[in-house]
Amino acid sequence: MGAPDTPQQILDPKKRYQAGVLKYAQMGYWDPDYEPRDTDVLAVFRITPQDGVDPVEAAAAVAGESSTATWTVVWTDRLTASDTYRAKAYRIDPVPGQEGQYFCWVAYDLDLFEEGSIANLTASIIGNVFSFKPLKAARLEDMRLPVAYVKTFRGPPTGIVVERERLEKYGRPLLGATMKPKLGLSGKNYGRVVYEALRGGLDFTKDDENINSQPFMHWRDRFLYCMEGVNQAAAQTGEIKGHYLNITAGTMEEMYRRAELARELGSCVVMVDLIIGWTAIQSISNWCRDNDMILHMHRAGHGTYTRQKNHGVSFRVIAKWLRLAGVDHLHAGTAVGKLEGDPMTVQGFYNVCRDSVTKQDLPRGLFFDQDWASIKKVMPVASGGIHAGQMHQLLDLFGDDVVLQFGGGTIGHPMGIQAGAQANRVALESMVLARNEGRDIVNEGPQILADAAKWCQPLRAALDTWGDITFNYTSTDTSDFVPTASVA
Ligand SMILES: O=C(COP(=O)(O)O)[C@H](O)[C@H](O)COP(=O)(O)O
Ligand SMILES: [Mg+2]
Repeated sequence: MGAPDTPQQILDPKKRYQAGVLKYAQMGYWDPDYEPRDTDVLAVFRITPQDGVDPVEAAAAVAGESSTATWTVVWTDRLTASDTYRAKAYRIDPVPGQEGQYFCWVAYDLDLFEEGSIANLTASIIGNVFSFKPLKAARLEDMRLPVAYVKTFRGPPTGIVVERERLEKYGRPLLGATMKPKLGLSGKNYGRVVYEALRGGLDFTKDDENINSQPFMHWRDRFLYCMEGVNQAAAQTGEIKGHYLNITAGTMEEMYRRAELARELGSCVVMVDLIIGWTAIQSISNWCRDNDMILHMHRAGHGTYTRQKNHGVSFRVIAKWLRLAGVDHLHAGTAVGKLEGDPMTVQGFYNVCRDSVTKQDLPRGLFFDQDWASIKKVMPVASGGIHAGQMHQLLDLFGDDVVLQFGGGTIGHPMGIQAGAQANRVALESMVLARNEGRDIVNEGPQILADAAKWCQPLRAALDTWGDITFNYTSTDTSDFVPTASVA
């Protein structure tokens, strides 16, 4: 599509390489006849051209500025295989129901990217185009990474199957809790919260995104007291337990130092925040692979660029990059909790984490088939404002391969932290049993929980305290292809 006077690629070399300024489409960055090859990297951008800018020319500009182009003709193109290296915008569609917005598809030759480097991939794909003046806004909606490229990454160091084997936990979601308050506890008190939550029945506890090494609790204290809590709870329950020790720090050297102590103390898992950056993530992933450590990724900061639909990068793309970069756990949303997340959009993120081959699924925001080439699977983490009363919804939405994390929903329990953990464990096990017996947990869920609570006072108290708490706001990052209600 495009205006009838959309400029075409200039094929005569004399005209094409004459000094001066040409349209990006004239330079060859728009090719509606291009048929993407299996080895191409593909991207879909949502673009909002400035008023009066032809959408095709805008798409060509995105292809140009994310591959080889600059604003003017350069004769040095002729020293390269420029016809190959030039990315091609090959399709453009209006976004349903959003005037002035277009989806544009761009194909990139594999040779444009260094193997095994998310830093390099992102420097091209999101390097310049998001501040490009002819566009009011741009969002990277999805990518198809060819198998040839996927194979250059090592992926998750552990993966879902091996994680379950190490933990000896099968057939149900795992349960976790983020420590609260996030900041301020001393090491000893913090370790007590860890112990109580694990002793009460959780599989994991977790540092929060912003706890590193502050004056009230230096990192070594945190590690020592947390592992004391983990070991004590494991010994008393006979279950394998873990605490995600957040090793996020100011330098890579310091992160390695913290990771080494976590390993020496016998932790099975370490944690980093997304804000450490792609190169640091890939490095620590290699360390985890060498040290048999599960790598938990908290997506801290992502909302600054993933949430708004007209500008930024969709979280489904971030999830794809993180699976390649190599994380084992990834916060991927709850749909029912306190934080942003349209249910179908969130399910799309989960598919990216757990599929062997992700199928195109427009209602879930997935534009492409994606073959993961046997790269390991990432365990998604549902965390943020969830409680035991939502167990049926969580199990129905996400299935078994997920960590359900109740921070406030464990630690804020009126009968104490162990009781909070017990409530979650009993709610989970009753719901899994009911599902396995063939019951309709979506509709019967509240009754299943109420029945279980007859024999479990902590669950009764959890339902009484939080049963009616919902965060029923309209989602921002919703499907463009179906209207979806948010789940309360
Ligand atoms: O501290 C919490 C949740 O605490 P609580 O369980 O008390 O609400 C986490 O930082 C959020 O999971 C982040 O969000 P997301 O998982 O969406 O990245
Ligand atoms: Mg947090």
